[in-house]
Amino acid sequence: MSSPDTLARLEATIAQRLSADPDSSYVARLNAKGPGKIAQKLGEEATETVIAALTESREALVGEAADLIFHLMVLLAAKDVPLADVMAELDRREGTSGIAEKAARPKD
Ligand SMILES: N=c1c2ncn([C@@H]3O[C@H](COP(=O)(O)OP(=O)(O)OP(=O)(O)O)[C@@H](O)[C@H]3O)c2ncn1[C@@H]1O[C@H](COP(=O)(O)O)[C@@H](O)[C@H]1O
Repeated sequence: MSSPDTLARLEATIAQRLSADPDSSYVARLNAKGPGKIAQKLGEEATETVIAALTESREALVGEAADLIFHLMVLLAAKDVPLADVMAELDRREGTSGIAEKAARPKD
């Protein structure tokens, strides 16, 4: 079934696979290459998502968006950032206008 639980289940599966056998697990193989490689993969998937959104079918966009979210989840897991922390940040922003949110952010 598809729901917010989907991401929670995926997070648990990824956590379990991070240190699995790279011969049998894509997550383990990618994690063994380090956060730099995972981040590079995430960037590639982001580009593929943009291309799909602008030039490909709705089905292609759904597929690329799934790849993008999956690779973001792998990067968060590799960096020990629980999805709950990201959700809490989104909850904090809920009900705030995006413009006000940007103004409240610390300047770089
Ligand atoms: N959701 C996914 C998922 N989405 C995409 N992918 C993999 O991500 C890769 C996408 O990269 P590319 O399209 O660039 O294909 P590629 O050429 O194989 O990749 P590279 O060799 O360039 O790294 C493919 O190998 C896909 O199989 C995923 N692999 C795993 N999952 C989930 O993660 C779980 C654990 O997977 P394992 O670690 O393999 O057990 C699975 O049960 C799924 O729920």
